Amino acid sequence: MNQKVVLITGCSSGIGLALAARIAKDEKKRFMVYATMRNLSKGEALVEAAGRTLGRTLEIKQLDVCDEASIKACVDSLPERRVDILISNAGMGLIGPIECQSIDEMKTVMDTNFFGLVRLLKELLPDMKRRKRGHVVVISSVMGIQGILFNDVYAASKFAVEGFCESLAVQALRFNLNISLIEPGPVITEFERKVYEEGLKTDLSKADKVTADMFTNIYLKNYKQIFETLGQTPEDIAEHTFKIITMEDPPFRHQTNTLYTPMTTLKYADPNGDLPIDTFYKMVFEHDKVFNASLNFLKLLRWRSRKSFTLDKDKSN
Ligand SMILES: NC(=O)C1=CN([C@@H]2O[C@H](COP(=O)(O)OP(=O)(O)OC[C@H]3O[C@@H](n4cnc5c(N)ncnc54)[C@H](OP(=O)(O)O)[C@@H]3O)[C@@H](O)[C@H]2O)C=CC1
Ligand SMILES: CC1=C(/C=C/C(C)=C/C=C/C(C)=C/C=O)C(C)(C)CCC1
Repeated sequence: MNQKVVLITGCSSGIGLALAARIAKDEKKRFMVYATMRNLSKGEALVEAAGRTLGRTLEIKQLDVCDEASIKACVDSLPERRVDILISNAGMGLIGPIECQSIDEMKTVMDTNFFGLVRLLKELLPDMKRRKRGHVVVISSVMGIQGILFNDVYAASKFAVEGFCESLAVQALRFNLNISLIEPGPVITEFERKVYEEGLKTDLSKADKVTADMFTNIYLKNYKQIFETLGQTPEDIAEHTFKIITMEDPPFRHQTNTLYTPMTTLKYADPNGDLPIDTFYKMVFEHDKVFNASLNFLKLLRWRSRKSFTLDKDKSN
């Protein structure tokens, strides 16, 4: 059987975990998945999600995207070092005023989210070019095209990823290789919990009162609600990504959340760049009541659609 080899990073939780399980469970068994994580002792949840695919269409391997030697060792351990589809998913968030973040903290975000991808491609791209076969899929974010308040460094890391891939995509075409950026909006994973908890612990003493107040009473206060109303599940993102890897001619960019599209569209609608910035400003500072009412309305719609889904399921049982 001519199975495609898929290597995924960051599979201990969230999107990586859901993706690995989804691809390994392909009914037609078209893929052999190497699900990697930096710390193998965190593999229990993936073992459970993988079920009977473990040892068949899914294998777990160690890989730390910040460690070149661990990337090389992992790739060297694969049959013929072959990877047909690389899914670069490992990543981390960081929120808060930059005055309260150390340069080291910021470097860790860039090192993981941006240089992690660069390291993987330095190891895998030469082989893919030689074989003239390969698909590089990167879990970017809507923040790869549009910055969001208090996500300065995280958005910068995803912009870096997008600029890097956009530049590389032209060269890739010459070798028959594809690159695809998956751009989710908020997704309910460990990422959301970790970022929020770290955000709550931020030492705001280095920030002025207006900034500290904006972070605590606007950003953190609305954070949970944004994820509850707009948030997708990791399984949603896995399904979108699965479609992309099975396409004959995959797109370069793919946004997963239609509820978020109106915001990113503003970016493309105004070459001056003021439209999205003014809109975010008005939404946060001038129309906060409308903003909150819209979120509550979305929450109600979601609750109703979940309820009718449960009722439909009950009826069919
Ligand atoms: N959740 C969201 O709202 C969104 C997330 N994304 C992106 O999705 C991707 C996955 O995040 P998500 O599933 O949400 O979050 P999770 O925190 O659940 O997963 C992140 C994964 O990355 C791993 N990781 C972190 N650093 C490294 C490293 N140095 N080497 C290898 N693995 C590492 C983590 O491992 P460990 O358990 O060891 O820390 C974990 O497995 C990220 O790139 C993120 O930026 C994009 C849009 C929205
Ligand atoms: C909380 C909050 C906002 C939005 C936050 C969003 C949309 C976060 C998205 C996070 C993502 C996509 C992370 C991963 O890539 C607004 C609208 C600025 C208003 C102020 C409060």
